[in-house]
This record gives sequence, C-alpha cells and structure tokens, in this order.
Amino acid sequence: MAKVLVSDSVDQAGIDILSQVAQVDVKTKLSPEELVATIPEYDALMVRSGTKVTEEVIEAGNQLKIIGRAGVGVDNIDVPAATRRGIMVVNSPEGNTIAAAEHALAMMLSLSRHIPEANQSVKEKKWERKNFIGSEVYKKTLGVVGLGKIGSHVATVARAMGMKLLAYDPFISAERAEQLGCRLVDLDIIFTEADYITLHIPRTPETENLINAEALAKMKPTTRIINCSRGGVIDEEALATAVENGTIGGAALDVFAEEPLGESKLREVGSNIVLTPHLGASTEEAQTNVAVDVAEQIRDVLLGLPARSAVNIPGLNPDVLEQLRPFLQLAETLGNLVSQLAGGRVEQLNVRLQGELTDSQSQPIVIAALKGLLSQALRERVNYVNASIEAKERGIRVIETKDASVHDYSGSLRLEATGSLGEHSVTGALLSDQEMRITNVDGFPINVPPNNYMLFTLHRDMPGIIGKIGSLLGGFNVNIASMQVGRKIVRGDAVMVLSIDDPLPEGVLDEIMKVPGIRDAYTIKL
Ligand SMILES: NC(=O)C1=CN([C@@H]2O[C@H](COP(=O)(O)OP(=O)(O)OC[C@H]3O[C@@H](n4cnc5c(N)ncnc54)[C@H](O)[C@@H]3O)[C@@H](O)[C@H]2O)C=CC1
Ligand SMILES: O=C(O)C(=O)COP(=O)(O)O
Repeated sequence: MAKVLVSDSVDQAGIDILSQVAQVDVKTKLSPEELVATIPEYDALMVRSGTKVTEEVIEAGNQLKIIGRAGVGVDNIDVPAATRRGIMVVNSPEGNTIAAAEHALAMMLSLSRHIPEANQSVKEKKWERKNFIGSEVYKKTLGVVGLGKIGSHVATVARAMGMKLLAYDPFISAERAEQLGCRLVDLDIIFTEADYITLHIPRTPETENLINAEALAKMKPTTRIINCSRGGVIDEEALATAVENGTIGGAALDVFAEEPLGESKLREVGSNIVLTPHLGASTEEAQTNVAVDVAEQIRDVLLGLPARSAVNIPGLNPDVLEQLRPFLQLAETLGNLVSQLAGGRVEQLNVRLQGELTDSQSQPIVIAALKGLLSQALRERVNYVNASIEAKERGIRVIETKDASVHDYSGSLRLEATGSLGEHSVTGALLSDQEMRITNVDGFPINVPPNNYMLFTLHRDMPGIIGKIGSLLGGFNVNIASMQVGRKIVRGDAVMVLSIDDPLPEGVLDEIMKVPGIRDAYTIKL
C-alpha cells in the first residue's frame, strides 16, 4: 500500500480521501532533519506553507511521486528540484481564494476602524471612543497590486463598498481590469494616489521588496497598506519606520519574510498596525476545499491517473489531457520505437503533427514523445514532469512541426530521430476505435499495431527472403503473430515488420543479418 506523509495540519476531509488508497501518517512540526529522515519511506507528501520542502528533502524522498500543496503558493517547495527528480507538484489554485480575499478586506476595515486597538482597550475596561475615530473606505481609492484570483475578488467587493479602483498587474489586460471596474495604471500612480494599497502577488525576484523605503516615501501620509499575499514583497523594517513616523497611515500584514515572525520592529509600532499569523486561508470552508482538492489529486496520481492542477507539467490541464490521451500514448510508443531504431545517442527529434492532429496542442504530445524516447535510457525515472528537462540536459534538440496537408487517418504523428548512428522515422495514427497503428517506418508504408516484441528488417525486396526469415525464426522456436512488408517500389528496398510472441533469443539477430539481402535488423521491445 502507498504511504502518504501529511506534515502540516490539513482538514480531515483530505485525510479521509487519501486513506481510501494509502496509509496516511500525520506528522506535523517535524524539524528539517526529522523530515529528511522520515521522507524516504513515503510515496507522497502533503503540506501547507509550514513545511519547507527543500532540495535536501526531495533528494531524500527517493520514493516520492507527488508533493501536494493544500493551498496556492508553492514557494515553500523547491519546484525545480522536484521537477528534475520527476516528482509532480500539485496545488489548489482556487480553494482558498475567497478566504484570502475576505481576510484582506477584513484587514482593511480593521485598520481603518482601529478594531484591534479598540478591542484591546475595552478588554482593559476602558471606554475610549474619542481615541478610535476611524475613516470610511467609501469613495476612497484602493490600489490593487496583482489582479489575479484573489485581487479580482477583493476588487469586486471593494467596488460594491463604493471604492474607486486602481490596479497594477503587468500580465492582465486593460479590458479585464475594466471589467472589474479597475483602471490599470503604473505602480507609481498607485503609490501616489491610493488611500489603500492591497497586495495580491507572488513572491518573485521582480516583486521582492516591491514596497521599499523609496515607494513608501511616495505615498500619502494617510495611505494604508494591506498584505495578505507573501512576505518579502515589503521591506518590513522600512514599513515599520514609515508607520511609526506617520509617513503612511498604517499597515495590516498577514504574511512575513520569515515565518513564524521572529524578532521584528513591526511588533514595536504602537498603533495603526495590524498583524495576523498567516491566516488568509484559515477558514473552515477554504481548508476543506484545499484539502479535498489536493488529496483527490494525490489519490489520483497514486492510482496512475492524471492530476488537474500540476504546477510542474506545463500545458497539461485535465480537459486537454482527456482529449489527447490516446495520442499521448501513441506519441510515447512511437518515441520508444524510434529510439530503439536509432540505437545510439539521439541528437535531434523532429515531432511532426499531421492532418487533423495539427488542431491539437502540440506541447503535451512532444512531452509524451520525449518520455517514450528517453524510456530506454531512463526507464521509470522519466515521466511527464521531467521528460523535457532530461532531454534538454542530454542536448537533444527538439523541433516541432505541423503539416495540415497530410490526410491519412484522422491525423497522424511522425517522429524523426537523428542520432550518432543515423536517421530513422516512424509514423503512427489512431483508428476510429482509437487503436494504434504504425503506418510508416523509415519512409516505407506499413500498417501494423504496436506489439510488445517486434522485429524490423530493412532488406532487398526479392523472392524467398520472407520465407527464409520465417523458417529461421521457426528454427529458434520463435512464434510469429503477424508479418507485413512495406515497400516503395517492386524489387527495391523494403521493410519487414514482424510481431513475435516472445523476445528474440540471443544470437538470432546475428543469424538474420547473415541472410542474403538483409541490410539491417532491429529487435524492438515496446
Ligand atoms: N495569506 C494567505 O494565507 C494566502 C496567500 N495567498 C497568496 O496570495 C497571492 C495571490 O494569489 P492568487 O490571487 O491566487 O494568485 P494568482 O496567480 O491568481 O494572481 C497573482 C497575480 O499577480 C500578478 N503578478 C505577478 N507578478 C507581478 C508583478 N511583478 N507585479 C504585479 N502583479 C504581478 C499575476 O499576473 C497574477 O495576476 C499568492 O502569492 C498566494 O500565494 C494565497 C492564498 C492564501
Ligand atoms: O495558499 C497559500 O498560498 C497560503 O499562503 C495559505 O497558506 P496556509 O496553507 O494557510 O499555510
């Protein structure tokens, strides 16, 4: 039975799903050393933001197939390291959108109405109404930095509260911003004009310290900043100073450069600062959503099914996958076949989508072909996650082409491998019942289904040669399931394709090569 380690606290609904297919161990608060020591026996790891899934953890996890992040941000996971090791990383891109957006809105309102300080004061048996005069958000300008899923929901609600909206997001169109009632502007306009600035961006090299002393200096003394996205996008020291000195009106932070927050000047600022311990996603609803979403994906992957939100398999969303699945299988089979025909090191793979297949997304098909191509060398180590990287590291040049003018079957796929031992090509197609056919080998038309064990020969088309091969195999007790010859011209060169029931015994290939007229022979295992 597969084993799943859950190393941060996740909703029971997720554990229940995982338990259908695996032994689930919940071990939270493991030290980095304990995690490294524990991970080797597990097939899957499920985390939230607490566990740091470093390269060391990934290297130690030699059984790991999938890492599930019950949430959005995967910055606590070394995704490139996982990709190199062929480990899928999945998340829940939408499960906590509403929770995080509502937390940002709650932070904005608590800041503008001094709710935390007022609450504290009442609890201290005071009644200080004059000290806590707030300001309304109605008709104020909100600058939304990052107009993705969470930023969009914040914008929608803020608009309903009568706020004027500015937005900055270099990857969003002005039309989309307009739909949300936002004016798309440069960051500097937000810094100078906004009364409230809310951040909904990932932490990337571009967003690191986006709000620094220089940016803070441009803001109005009443501007309030809300950050429920990621720590590190604000220079915390500069922010604390700005709030303390009244350069800006206040700040509400849910996330920090270092979590848990250690020694920090932020704590020392007496008023106009609200701090929460990364609670954006902490609602019952969001926790159920993300746990179920990610547990289902881990379960599916452990059962050999695709995941719907893989972070490190580009272009493979479930709909595309479902539609392309038979072609992915075909691409993998052809990749495996052409690598065996090529024999040596492959330097270039040309993947050509033909006929109706040209309407399909080529990227997943290319990945599948590479997976097949590399499966001889890497066996089960290669998968959809790392096939492209492994190919790149081996210096395999990949060329994608589309040719809509070819009209065989309902679309076909041609792979051409150029390598140290020459050039080979194979073409395959799917019949109407989705059955695979190899339709061309090295330019010779054939029509055979792929088989576990196959023998391909290149020979001169002359009388008697087929019989000789047949009786030679018979002599070695090799049973032929089917045989076909493809040729371009009579008595020219031809290929013979035999499907055989068992692997070819040792030495038979050498005997075949001795048959007069045989130019080449290849045994294939698919
Ligand atoms: N506090 C919490 O508990 C939670 C925090 N988050 C975090 O909130 C952030 C936003 O999440 P979603 O809206 O779901 O992600 P999203 O991917 O839907 O949106 C992020 C947006 O940021 C934009 N962006 C990227 N680089 C940018 C830049 N340099 N300047 C401006 N915009 C930029 C992107 O174009 C995108 O539209 C993420 O960092 C996520 O990890 C998410 C959920 C809970
Ligand atoms: O989903 C995200 O990106 C979050 O930041 C939520 O983090 P959490 O799962 O609550 O530790």
